[in-house]
Amino acid sequence: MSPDYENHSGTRPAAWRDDLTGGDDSLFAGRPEPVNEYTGRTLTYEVTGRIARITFNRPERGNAITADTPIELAAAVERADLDPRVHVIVVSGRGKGFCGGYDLSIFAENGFAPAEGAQPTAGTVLDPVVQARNHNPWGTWDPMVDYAMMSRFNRGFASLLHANKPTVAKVHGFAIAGGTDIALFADQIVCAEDARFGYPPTRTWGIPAAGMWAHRVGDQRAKRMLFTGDSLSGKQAAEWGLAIEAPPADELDARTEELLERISRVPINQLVMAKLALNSALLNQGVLNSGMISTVFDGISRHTREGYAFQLRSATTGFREAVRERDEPFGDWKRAQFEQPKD
Ligand SMILES: C/C=C/C(=O)SCCNC(=O)CCNC(=O)[C@H](O)C(C)(C)COP(=O)(O)OP(=O)(O)OC[C@H]1O[C@@H](n2cnc3c(N)ncnc32)[C@H](O)[C@@H]1OP(=O)(O)O
Repeated sequence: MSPDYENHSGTRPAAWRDDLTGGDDSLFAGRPEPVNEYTGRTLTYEVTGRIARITFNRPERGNAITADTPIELAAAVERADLDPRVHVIVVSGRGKGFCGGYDLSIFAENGFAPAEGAQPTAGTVLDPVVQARNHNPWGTWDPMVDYAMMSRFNRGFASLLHANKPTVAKVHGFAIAGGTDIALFADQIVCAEDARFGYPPTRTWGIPAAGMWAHRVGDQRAKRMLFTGDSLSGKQAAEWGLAIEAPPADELDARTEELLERISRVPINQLVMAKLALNSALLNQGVLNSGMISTVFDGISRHTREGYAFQLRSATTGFREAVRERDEPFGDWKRAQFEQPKD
């Protein structure tokens, strides 16, 4: 009998389940039913053919990250991972760019730093998600609360790495700060040549999921980025190996589709095994350990003098002014530094 490739790459005959379960379907309980599309608070989800498409959907805020983002991203990735039709998952952003990082307007408007004169509540550890949802992210002035919050965010973003199926980030416009945390957890980044990647918050506070930076571009280049907060153009990102390719912006959609289509021709079992084999190399390099340390420092960095000053500035003048003050001394802050003329 010739092998049934369709069954290996898609739906399986009922007999397959019966062999394993003796017909007891409850063993598969909890597996979400495949859906074709839905709209969340921060993203949309759509399956077309063998491709699951997750699209950040807060264009008016540069797709900036809220407390819902990691939860919704992880849920969408899991849904795609468990959908037998899907071979590959692509994440992108609507509007001007991929993602501008954590939503500074929420923190500015709701007081990321403690209000002046407020006292820490010793020993109170609030659920970080509840804090973020209530827009009361500081709760108690405790770096470990911030660590717990950041590690929850990063675990959500790392769903792109941990998914069994290949994940692709399509980056146009900008992937800044937390936006790079998301993109770098994808197995492949395809970006527009004029896209911009960077982690400017390291100039005052905030530490990225650094393990993925070191893995993608090597420690020396990663340090170059994080010591300065400078940003890379998409073209440079591809030259450094951060992105797999960087076509002109008007070809980004077509080139990404071509890659997705080629990946999705491969049987799902092959894709999963290839990814797990390569992930094991990556995990042996310790990317998750450095991710963990990064989130500890990220929590602490909010409590340094400079971290506190940025947040206070943000809360008093609005985040745009705080960002401008942070970035202006480093040159034309709306351009990738590697493309700026040398003095
Ligand atoms: C550990 C910490 C991690 C973090 O992630 S902290 C957050 C760090 N992020 C930043 O510092 C980025 C701040 N934003 C910018 O520098 C710029 O924006 C961009 C370079 C991302 C994009 O510049 P451009 O292409 O000129 O677009 P635009 O018109 O500035 O952005 C579109 C709209 O998106 C809003 N936006 C962008 N990023 C954020 C953000 N992080 N939080 C809240 N809103 C954001 C903008 O303000 C604007 O909206 P409007 O037209 O109403 O001003």
